[in-house]
This record gives sequence, C-alpha cells and structure tokens, in this order.
Amino acid sequence: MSVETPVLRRQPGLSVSEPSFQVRIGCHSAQIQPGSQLAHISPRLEHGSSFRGRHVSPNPQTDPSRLALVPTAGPSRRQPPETIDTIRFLQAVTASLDLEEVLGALNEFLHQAFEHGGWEYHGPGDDCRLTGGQSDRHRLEYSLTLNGQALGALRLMRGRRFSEDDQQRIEGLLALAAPAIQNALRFSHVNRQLERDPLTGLGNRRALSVQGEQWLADSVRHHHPLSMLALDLDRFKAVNDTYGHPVGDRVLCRVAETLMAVTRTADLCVRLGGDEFVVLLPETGLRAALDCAERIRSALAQHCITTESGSCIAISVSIGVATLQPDMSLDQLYHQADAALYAAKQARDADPSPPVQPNIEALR
Ligand SMILES: Nc1nc2c(ncn2[C@@H]2O[C@H](COP(=O)(O)OP(=O)(O)OP(=O)(O)O)[C@@H](O)[C@H]2O)c(=O)[nH]1
Repeated sequence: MSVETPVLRRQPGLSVSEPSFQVRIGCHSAQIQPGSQLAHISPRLEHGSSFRGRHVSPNPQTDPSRLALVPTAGPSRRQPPETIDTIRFLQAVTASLDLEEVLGALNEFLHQAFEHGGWEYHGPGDDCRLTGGQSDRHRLEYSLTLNGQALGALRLMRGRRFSEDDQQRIEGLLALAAPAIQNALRFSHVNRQLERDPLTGLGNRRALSVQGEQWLADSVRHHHPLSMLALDLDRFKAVNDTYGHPVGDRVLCRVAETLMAVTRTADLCVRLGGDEFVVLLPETGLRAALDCAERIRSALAQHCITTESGSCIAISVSIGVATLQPDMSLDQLYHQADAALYAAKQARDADPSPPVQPNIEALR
C-alpha cells in the first residue's frame, strides 16, 4: 500500500477564482499569486490560447464548447492527453446540491478519464465520510480549500501510478468542481441547522421525522427492533415561575447534555418543544429501552441545577416507552410512547409524594 506523493510544482496555482482558491497538495499548501489563473474557460478561445501553467485549446472536433486541459509542458509521450468536456463536466457536478451526488458525478467523470478504481472523501468536520469503488494501491490525496473555507479531503486510488499529466488534469478538474463541492457543503450545513433545536443543540421535530422514517424502513426491512422514549419534565412550569426562564433554559440544556451522555452515538435525541423530548433507539427492544429510560432518569436525579441565589433545583422526568410493532407508522410509535408518558404522569399525580417507583411506563 503506498500513498503517492503528488508532484509539487513550482507554480501550483490551480485557480478558477484566483487568487483565493488553493488546491493543497498533501501537507504542503500552495500560495496563489494574483494573476496565476490557469483554467479559464471560454468558448471563444483561439486555438492554442495559452494560460500560465496550463494550455487550453478547443476541441479539434470543432465543437467550441469542448475544451481540453493540457499541461503546458506538452503532452506526455507515454499517455496522450485526453479531451475533457468541461461544459459537460460542470453540468454534471453542478446538477445537484447533494454532496453525495456532486462527489458521485465528479468521480464518475474522473473514472472515465483516469480509470481510478476507488475514492474516499472526508468532509471538513469529522461527521462526513463518503466512499466509492474499491481501495487500491496507488493513492493521490488532496485537501481542498476555496476562499479560505476547508472543503475536505479527497483521495483517489487505482492499481497503477498516477502520472504527472494525470495529476495536473485531475487538479484542474478539482479546481472546477470546488465551487460545486462548496455549495453542497453549505446546503448540507443549512439542512443540518433546519434539523437542530437552537436552544439545546439536539435534533428537532424535523430531524425526528427525517431520521425516524429512515430507521423505521430499515427496521421493517431487516426485522430489527426500534424503540422510542417520550420524555416530559415534571413540574417544569414551577421552575420557570420561581426562578425565571433563563434558569428554566439551563435545566433544558442540562437535560439535553444528559440525554447525549447516557445514550449511544447511534441514538437520536430530539427536543420536540417546551419540556418535551424524544429519544429514538434503533436496534433496541423493549427491555433495553426501559433500561435506557432508567439510566436517563437516574442520571438526571443525581445532579441539581444551582441558581445564583444558591438554590438547588432537582430535575425529575416522566418517560413513556414504546417499541415498534408490525405495520406501525412513526406517528403511531410516537403516540404509543406519548400514551405511556401520559400514564406515567397520571400515576405520579395519583400519588403526589416523591415516587417510590420511577415515572417510567411502557404500553405493552
Ligand atoms: N425556560 C423555558 N421554558 C419553556 C420553553 N418552552 C416552553 N417552556 C415552558 O415549559 C413549561 C411546560 O410546562 P408544562 O409541561 O405545561 O407543565 P409542567 O409544569 O411541566 O407540568 P407536568 O408536565 O404536569 O409535570 C411551560 O411553563 C412553558 O412556558 C423554553 O424554551 N424555555
């Protein structure tokens, strides 16, 4: 297994929006000089128009929109330069705002031209990794930035070495694709924000719907269990009334932190609104869901929120537990969990002394 060291060039600017675009090669980053624009796309170019470091010429097939990116060093004897239809390339990578589709289109194009066998993409955060094809021996790796924004890292793999010509043409295409990758990253960021509860940072109702429908379909397909907890704080209104909303907000945030701490990374924690939360537990049956509910309850009961005046606010929560039954929809699963929660609250109200049994109910 070898990681190919991309060729470091003296004039490595690969800019379509110079001077702020960089293709960083490996751990070395290239400073773009103003005026180092290389792959300027214009259908009205005279044959043989030359740009610094890159030679752009129209396709000999007389189609003015078909441009070839050819290294100025001249075509390699080993491998004649291939014509790359940049218009079609741009149409393909900009056709969607979905990151997976953008990278799919990019790699399909790269595969046609360079026959790489596999690729891996790591987004700028740790939360996104996309792959295609097969891992292979020779690797070309780039970390991409555009206008100072990190766009993640792309690794291309194939069984034979990438020549310098290959690398130059790949870098030109990455430069062209960079704005599409940036737009897709922004789009996914906006989508994530739409699914986030601004106060606690947990998912919101939309996240529950999007992720829940997917997990429900997976559960049905693979006959795996799926459980849901519906949580509601006990007498939260009194906290707000006594200590004020900012303290109430701190309580809500503490509940969110606790949910995140005691559930698995694979679980989804959501604030539906007010003092209502939902935890969706994939691959989890009723017994394990009840255990999870008890872990949440006891973790919340162990700590209190200290106010500025030194008061200590205990956090108590009621929890309803439900497990997916055949032919149930996500809404029905939620209504089951909510009905169990209602039963837990009723049991609490029937006996207003501090509960001997935790306020956890499951409808079976
Ligand atoms: N601090 C704060 N309070 C909120 C927020 N959203 C809703 N609330 C308050 O949450 C409280 C919810 O109280 P309820 O669920 O009606 O009742 P409760 O006092 O918890 O009573 P039980 O559920 O019967 O135990 C209300 O006082 C709302 O005003 C918020 O974002 N921040």
